[in-house]
Amino acid sequence: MSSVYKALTIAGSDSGGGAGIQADLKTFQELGVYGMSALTAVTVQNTLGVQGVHPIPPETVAAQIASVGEDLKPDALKTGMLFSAEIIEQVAGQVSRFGWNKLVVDPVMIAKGGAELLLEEAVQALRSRLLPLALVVTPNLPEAERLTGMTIAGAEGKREAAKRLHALGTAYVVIKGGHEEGDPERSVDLLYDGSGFTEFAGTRVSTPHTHGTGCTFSAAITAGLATGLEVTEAVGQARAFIQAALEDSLGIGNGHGPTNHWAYRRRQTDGVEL
Ligand SMILES: Nc1ncnc2c1ncn2[C@@H]1O[C@H](COP(=O)(O)OP(=O)(O)O)[C@@H](O)[C@H]1O
Ligand SMILES: Cc1ncc(COP(=O)(O)OP(=O)(O)O)c(N)n1
Repeated sequence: MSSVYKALTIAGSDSGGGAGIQADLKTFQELGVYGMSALTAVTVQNTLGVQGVHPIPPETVAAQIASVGEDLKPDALKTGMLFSAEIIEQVAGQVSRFGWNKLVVDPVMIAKGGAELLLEEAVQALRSRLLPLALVVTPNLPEAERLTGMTIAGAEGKREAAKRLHALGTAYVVIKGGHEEGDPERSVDLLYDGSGFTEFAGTRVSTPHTHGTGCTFSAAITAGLATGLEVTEAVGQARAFIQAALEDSLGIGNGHGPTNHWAYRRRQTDGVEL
């Protein structure tokens, strides 16, 4: 029998299914990885926005991670919405305890509609407790600004922010380009490995259906790492995955709909170049 690859997501639930745990598990599945989860919060959410946020007790978050770690042993893991410093503390404790080194941190802070998914006072815990344990961190532009305390302007600004994030202890930094207003044609994600930069560019898709892009992208990187890809390969695969998911979006809901998690595998099956 071939190897079974396993990945764990530590994140919040999105009842609408486009972001959070639901997006992560769908992405793992599509990339051939068995998915496991530790829930940090229940959000009441659809394509129109977030109507409620209900955090899980920090000890319950830790217990879920410990339960998975003691038995199923993930090959890679990611974090998404963590909500509070207390939850971050528990997550960091469990990651250290198990010695997991293929950790992807998606520093989720604010949902598209403006809902707070990370408390203001928890940003420092993310910087000091979790980023030093991460192999990869994947901030969007506002998150990178918040984590570095700098205003990011243009390509040079992205490079400087990536260097500052790397200095916090994360081996690979990916600054995502979805929020970049300067380039109407392309969305460019910048990878920094401590010595050099690699750009991953995709055609910018004009669509309102962008809900959960960050979750899906970081879950695809995690799945790639779980199957043994190097970080650069995993980011390249994730870029192709999110491009397909945006281009073939489902068009459901009355607001910002989800991306299409089937699109990448369907393109592979159809022999479309990715
Ligand atoms: N309109 C778009 N067209 C093409 N790629 C996009 C678009 N919006 C986001 N992406 C890609 O989706 C991923 C998530 O980016 P971003 O939207 O910046 O993150 P977040 O969802 O965390 O705000 C990145 O790979 C980014 O390049
Ligand atoms: C439960 C939950 N987790 C994370 C997010 C944010 O997801 P993201 O991929 O950044 O997408 P948008 O919210 O920006 O559409 C979320 N909304 N809910």
